[in-house]
Amino acid sequence: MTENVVSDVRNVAIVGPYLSGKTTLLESLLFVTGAISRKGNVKEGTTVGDSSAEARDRQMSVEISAATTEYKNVRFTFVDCPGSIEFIQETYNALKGTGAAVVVCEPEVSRVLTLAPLFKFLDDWEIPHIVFVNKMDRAKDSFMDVLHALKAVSTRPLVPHQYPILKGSDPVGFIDLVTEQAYHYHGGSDPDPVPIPEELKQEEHEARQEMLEQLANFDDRLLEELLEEIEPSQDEIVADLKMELGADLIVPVFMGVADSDYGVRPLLDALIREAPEPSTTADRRGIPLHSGAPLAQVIKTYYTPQGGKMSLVRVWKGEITDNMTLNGVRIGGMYRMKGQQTETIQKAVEGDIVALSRMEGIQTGDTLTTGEGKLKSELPKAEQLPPVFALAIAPERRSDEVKISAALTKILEEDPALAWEQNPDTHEIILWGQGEIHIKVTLDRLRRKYNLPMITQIPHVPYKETIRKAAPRVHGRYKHQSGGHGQFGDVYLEIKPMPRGEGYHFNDKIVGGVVPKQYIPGVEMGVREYLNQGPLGFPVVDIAVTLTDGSYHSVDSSEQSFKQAARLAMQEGLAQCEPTLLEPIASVEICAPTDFTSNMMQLISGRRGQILGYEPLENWKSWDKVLAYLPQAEMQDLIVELRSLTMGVGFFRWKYDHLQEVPDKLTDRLLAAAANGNGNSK
Ligand SMILES: Nc1nc2c(ncn2[C@@H]2O[C@H](COP(=O)(O)OP(=O)(O)OP(=O)(O)O)[C@@H](O)[C@H]2O)c(=O)[nH]1
Repeated sequence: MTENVVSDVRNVAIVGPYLSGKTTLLESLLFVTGAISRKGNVKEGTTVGDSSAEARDRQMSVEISAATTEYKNVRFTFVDCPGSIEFIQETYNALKGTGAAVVVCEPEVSRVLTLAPLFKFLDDWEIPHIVFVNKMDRAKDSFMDVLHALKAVSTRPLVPHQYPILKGSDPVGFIDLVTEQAYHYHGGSDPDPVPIPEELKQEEHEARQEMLEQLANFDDRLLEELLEEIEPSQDEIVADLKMELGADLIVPVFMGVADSDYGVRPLLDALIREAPEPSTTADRRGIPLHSGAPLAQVIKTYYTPQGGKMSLVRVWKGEITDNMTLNGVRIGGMYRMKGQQTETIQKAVEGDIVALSRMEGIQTGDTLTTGEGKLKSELPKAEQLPPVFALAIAPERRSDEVKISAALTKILEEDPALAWEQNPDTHEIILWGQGEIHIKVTLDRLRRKYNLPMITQIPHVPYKETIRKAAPRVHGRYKHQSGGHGQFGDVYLEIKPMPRGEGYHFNDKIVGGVVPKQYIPGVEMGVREYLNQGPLGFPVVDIAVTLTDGSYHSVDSSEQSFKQAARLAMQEGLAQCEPTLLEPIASVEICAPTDFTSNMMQLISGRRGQILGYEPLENWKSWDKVLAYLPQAEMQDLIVELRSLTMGVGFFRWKYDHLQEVPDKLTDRLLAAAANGNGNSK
């Protein structure tokens, strides 16, 4: 690559719903710009994006991949992002580092809703974006219908930039609404200029008016010209497009067929002409460009199959050279990426996205600068999504147990949307993520990269138990004679239920030393140990135990024998106290477009939930959130059903709230399920 002829830099995220054609568009962009000589294919697993084994197995992107190319003296780095909602954290992290995004979508009105979460993120973070309506060769709906459907899910106005020319239902070209020049597509070269077809003149005029009126909303001069029916100059229109896109005021809409390279060159030209320069983006993010040390931010961390660490960074300010020390870590090497291929470079400039190797201790989202000191203020990071799906994992080979923690730490560095914990009640290792495929991809990585095949199971629900009735005086006597001196402990306990959330209380009401002070800790220990696993098999909570009476033997008594006596008393006592099962209840907020609110209610009632109310979701256009209490036992596949009911866009947030008695009629079923591991091995 000839670095010195580059006059400008652009970095662009390619985002959009699942399977809309992002990886195919990247392949086409690399092909038409000459970065690759032959196009790969998603089905054959030969594309530059989706190069990991996990992505190829599934023919879907599971992490971002960056590729740098040059076109008309501009260096572009494209970041192909996953479309699946289960990998959306990757996309959000990448978007924080890119100057603009191309949103790839399909020309199908019924699927437009799947763009809502992405548009929301782009609008919240004010990231300039262009829509590319792909797969025009398979359009189910007209371009204008798709455009109007898109408007309903975007808070920013959508502005048509092109108008399609069809032959039957086949896209053969487009009309550029700025220049009013029509073109016929050519897969292998620039489109051919042709006259505007007579029958499209009226439609083209209307689409153009729509574009101009939207632009005029942010430009008084253009508004005046339109009112006075003065034809605005093309330069003026382009300047408006550039300014309004750069400030994320409008969303221009393009179209094409990525598979056939149709519409790809015009898209590149528009990115050069209209997408903001790196300095404009930095300026809008409040990064002072003309003073201070270089600044970069990590948008992704990878571990290569050989175990080397790579940090993909966006350079925000100044130049980064390969001999620098950033945040106290010396750069191990600097590279431009093309999928998994790397090209060593010595220098990266403002706007570049490059990989740095061996940046130990540096995490995704970190802001990097020269020198040893920590930065006063970090660049903002994308919010970490709360995990919504979990499996309990264990190594297939017991000898691998010691390796799990180190491997999971690395995997979490690569994928911050995961989390893991060792559950203190069930002792299981729980792997948390954004859905079933997300967890399965992680398990594949553990097996492939770390040679750690795992077995999985649905996590146990951390049930507890309590009592409904008191037992005022239960007796426990432990007397044992073996050889030398014997063992003797004798206690009377009062056992009482406590209100929910009180936990466990132990009281000592011994008078006159009938149980000597030094043995009382033994009694408490016996009670506590017993409560770890009550008559139903779970920890006992919300219970008060009082030591009221007892007796001792001057030779045979010991702390140990009082512990045994207390256990015996508890065993006998709890059986009389009507033990009952408690289940954890989560407070949940389930969010989805209002069209699905009644589905959300049914989902909750069908899972023994208690609906607390519903209200509009703050800052979301036409979305509701339903508030509810839901038993944790019913939440395992909640996200799976919620997504299937809401075209994949519904999400929920939850937190543990309280314990609640399980209805009698369900206890047997839950106890049987719990004994079975709450479900089946997966
Ligand atoms: N007919 C047609 N098919 C296309 C076009 N672009 C992509 N495809 C096909 O659509 C499917 C999905 O394409 P991808 O490029 O993998 O989609 P993606 O958006 O990268 O997928 P994810 O990243 O997993 O969300 C593949 O079978 C492509 O061959 C197009 O313009 N026309």
